[in-house]
Amino acid sequence: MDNALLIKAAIAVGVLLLVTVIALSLFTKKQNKNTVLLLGTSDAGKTTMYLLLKNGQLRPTVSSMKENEGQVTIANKLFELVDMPGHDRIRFRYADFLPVTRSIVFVVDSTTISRQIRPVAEYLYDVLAKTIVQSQRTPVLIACNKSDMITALPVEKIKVMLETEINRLRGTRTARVEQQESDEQEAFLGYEGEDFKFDHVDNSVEFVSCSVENKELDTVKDWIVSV
Ligand SMILES: Nc1nc2c(ncn2[C@@H]2O[C@H](COP(=O)(O)OP(=O)(O)OP(=O)(O)O)[C@@H](O)[C@H]2O)c(=O)[nH]1
Ligand SMILES: [Mg+2]
Repeated sequence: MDNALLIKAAIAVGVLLLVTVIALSLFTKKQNKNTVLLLGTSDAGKTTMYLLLKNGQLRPTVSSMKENEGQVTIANKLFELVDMPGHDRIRFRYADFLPVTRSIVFVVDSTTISRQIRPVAEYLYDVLAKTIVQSQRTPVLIACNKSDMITALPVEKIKVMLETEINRLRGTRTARVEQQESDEQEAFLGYEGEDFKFDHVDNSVEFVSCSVENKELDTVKDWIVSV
């Protein structure tokens, strides 16, 4: 065998080893990150959802002042579930969990979203614009809850409303960041010069409807195990 051939073979083996190491490290990283964050404004139904996923039962709740953390098994897979209070003075603490977060379920009350669009969009904006959420490509599910109520808006409508509101917020937030040189790690959302669309962000953002009250959570469970 001549030298040239030997060198080519050595390079091929080297490349193969490198690819294997990278693939393995990515795989283990994904395995280690098994925290699912339940976020959303107050009264969306996060704690009720948390308790249903954890115990399979519906329980009365009061507005949370502290996060709930526990293990849940969905489709034979174990997840660390964290239910963050929606209270606006506590909810920012969700950022502490982002390094170990596998996915985010952002719960929305489909019956009050018209009235609540500003605070809901602000919170969602905050989550999506976090540089760590973007760099880790954390998948986000918008769970449009309380679909059992006749006043619940359809998912497509909620999606458009949120896009429109985030688009509006983006203008003012960009101006604010430029003025204050904010130390918050915030990335620009979507494409500059184009109206905001969820399709424009790098991580996947999906929408489903669900009803914790009716124990209709398959859309949420399926998503959690699929990402
Ligand atoms: N109709 C209906 N009511 C629901 C549903 N899910 C939750 N609720 C009710 O919504 C209210 C608020 O639920 P919680 O789970 O406490 O809300 P939360 O998101 O944890 O609120 P905070 O802890 O304040 O952030 C409760 O009265 C629940 O019974 C649902 O699917 N349908
Ligand atoms: Mg709660």
